[in-house]
Amino acid sequence: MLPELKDLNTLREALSNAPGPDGNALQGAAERNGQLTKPPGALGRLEDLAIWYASWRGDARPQISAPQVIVFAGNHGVTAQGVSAFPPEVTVQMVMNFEHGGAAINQLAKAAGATMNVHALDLDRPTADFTAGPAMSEEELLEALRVGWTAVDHNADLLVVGEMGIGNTTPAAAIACALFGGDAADWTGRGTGVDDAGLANKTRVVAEGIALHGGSGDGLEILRRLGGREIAAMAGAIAAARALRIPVILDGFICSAAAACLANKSEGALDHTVAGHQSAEGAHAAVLAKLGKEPLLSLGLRLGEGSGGALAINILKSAVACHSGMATFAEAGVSDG
Ligand SMILES: O=C(O)c1ccc[n+]([C@@H]2O[C@H](COP(=O)([O-])O)[C@@H](O)[C@H]2O)c1
Ligand SMILES: Cc1cc2nc[nH]c2cc1C
Repeated sequence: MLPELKDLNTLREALSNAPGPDGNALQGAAERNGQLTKPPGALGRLEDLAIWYASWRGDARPQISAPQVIVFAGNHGVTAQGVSAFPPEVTVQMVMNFEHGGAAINQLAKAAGATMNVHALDLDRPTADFTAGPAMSEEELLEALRVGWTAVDHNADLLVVGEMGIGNTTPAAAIACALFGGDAADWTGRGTGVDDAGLANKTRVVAEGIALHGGSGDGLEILRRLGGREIAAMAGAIAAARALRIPVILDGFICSAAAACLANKSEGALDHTVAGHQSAEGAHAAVLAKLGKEPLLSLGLRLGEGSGGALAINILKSAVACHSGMATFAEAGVSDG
């Protein structure tokens, strides 16, 4: 069902030929929503969410029974510039923690009834420092995109993509700055918790990256020059989900930057996604505003790993449970006013 990602053009074509929502399912779900035993609009955004989900699944009365969480991990040459409060060894150590079930995302995926897969991308071969040259070659970008493209379970009915990568709020900030403009300081935040001097250094690093690579309007080229393997893998998975009509819940700042690289590839390229939450990372709200996404949750999380996305699975499941499980006014014998 999915083409093999032979080259970047295959991805570009898949994105421009991507399927849209199913108009019949959308109409059927909207009609059903209007007949359910509640005052019109009383379930607020849950109603829109259920109708959106139904339209992407092509089913006016859908279920969510197979959510998948995928965590991608990558390492970053730019950590040599002292941009994180933690050392890069933590990336591989956290991958072990994911595999042993000890991380926050293991608990959150389990609580949401989701399966969880972890993909570590060449952790012993960090990307190049983007202040000196492109982070990845075209072949490296393609390999990372492919990991995400092939990681999506075709039988999943909901996808959350998350990441682990010490230093990756720096490439995410650089991507946002290259895509959306403004100053490096507008997009740079504290990540794992750098102090004021660390934030100033990180802002300088992002500015240097933009000075060297900025100006390209192509999201995939920005991803290659300024991104990272786990960021590219998330983009690959989000694109695959679109082709498979699997709705996606976005996670935090880094995940949103990955998605943003696809946003200008075709009209409505991210219409199959919702923002799971607004992270505490300074510029996440601005990225979501640029993407036109209203976050479902805002709990002060700044963890990554797919944590905010996994939490939001519960919201979407609840929305769909109401939509598909509630009685209509006629069925329940309730006067519809
Ligand atoms: O998801 C977010 O919004 C988020 C915000 C801040 C930090 N993180 C996580 O922290 C790591 C990156 O932070 P840093 O300071 O090393 O760039 C990486 O593993 C992310 O998963 C994630
Ligand atoms: C311990 C730790 C766990 C993480 N999970 C995602 N990013 C992280 C960064 C650190 C430092």
